[in-house]
Amino acid sequence: MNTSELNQRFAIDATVRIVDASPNYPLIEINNSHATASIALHGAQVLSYQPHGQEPVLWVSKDAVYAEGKSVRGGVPICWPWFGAHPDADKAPHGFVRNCFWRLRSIQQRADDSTELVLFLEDDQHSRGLWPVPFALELRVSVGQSLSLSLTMTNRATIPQTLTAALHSYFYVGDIDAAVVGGLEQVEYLDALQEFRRFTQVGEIRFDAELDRIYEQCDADEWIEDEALGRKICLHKKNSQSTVVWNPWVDKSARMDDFEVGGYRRMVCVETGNVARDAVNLAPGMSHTLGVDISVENLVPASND
Ligand SMILES: O=P(O)(O)OC[C@H]1O[C@@H](O)[C@H](O)[C@@H](O)[C@@H]1O
Repeated sequence: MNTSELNQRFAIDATVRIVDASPNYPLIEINNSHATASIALHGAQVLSYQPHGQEPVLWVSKDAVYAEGKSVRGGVPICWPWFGAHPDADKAPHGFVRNCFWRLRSIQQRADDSTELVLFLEDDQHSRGLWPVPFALELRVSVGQSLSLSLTMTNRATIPQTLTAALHSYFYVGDIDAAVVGGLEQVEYLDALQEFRRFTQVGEIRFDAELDRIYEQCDADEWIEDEALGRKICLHKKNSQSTVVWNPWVDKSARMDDFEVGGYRRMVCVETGNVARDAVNLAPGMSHTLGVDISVENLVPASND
């Protein structure tokens, strides 16, 4: 469907409209009484969420590419059915569903004026060439006082499947030097920069160099405290046992064509997932839902007394 057909079917008065971010690249734009948001059909990728009166919650690179087959650098790409590198070197990292167009099932206004949309993807000839497994995926997005994402995966094959997945969220921060990730204290992690050796997190996470870690067996709430913007981004995970924390810092970001110069100072990825030891085993016909609620709280300024 092109944008005019999508608008005829799904637009809602002043609240929801569909535009093209680039030719034939539909973007659903939402503006309700809580927030603005945008979601691309490509990859079912949430690209922005901004509660009224707040700075953007998600980061998107100014050099991001909006074209079929490449995930936008920023927002919330969906990594599925594998996270990270695939053992077959010719298979793209982070799976293939972030690199193709999904379809829109519904958009609805809720009684509390939040907006809920459902996107879906099923196996087809193209996907079976990349991964020969029948599946159904559904992403439910709710834009309200919080941003809520639920990814339901269904195994339509006749044999069990082992799946790894992540909602690869890029968060916007005022200044990485003053940003701290909390909620992962005492959790074991695999350090991707040290041959995936296992360590235990001591204290909160601060950033002064490249950092790339898979935290395992952690399902508690997490947060990003951002002193520069005077706010805290709160993450409430659902059915997620792993969290990936990533900042590419100077050299790695410079090697990525779509990563704006200096952008690493304004972002941090805290990715809700089930990765490594936390892979999900799905029996034939079974479904699993991975989700996260993202909300923002203002920090109380320290008093001078
Ligand atoms: O460039 P990509 O494929 O989007 O991946 C970005 C990053 O994604 C993170 O989740 C990984 O931990 C990093 O190792 C990786 O570099």
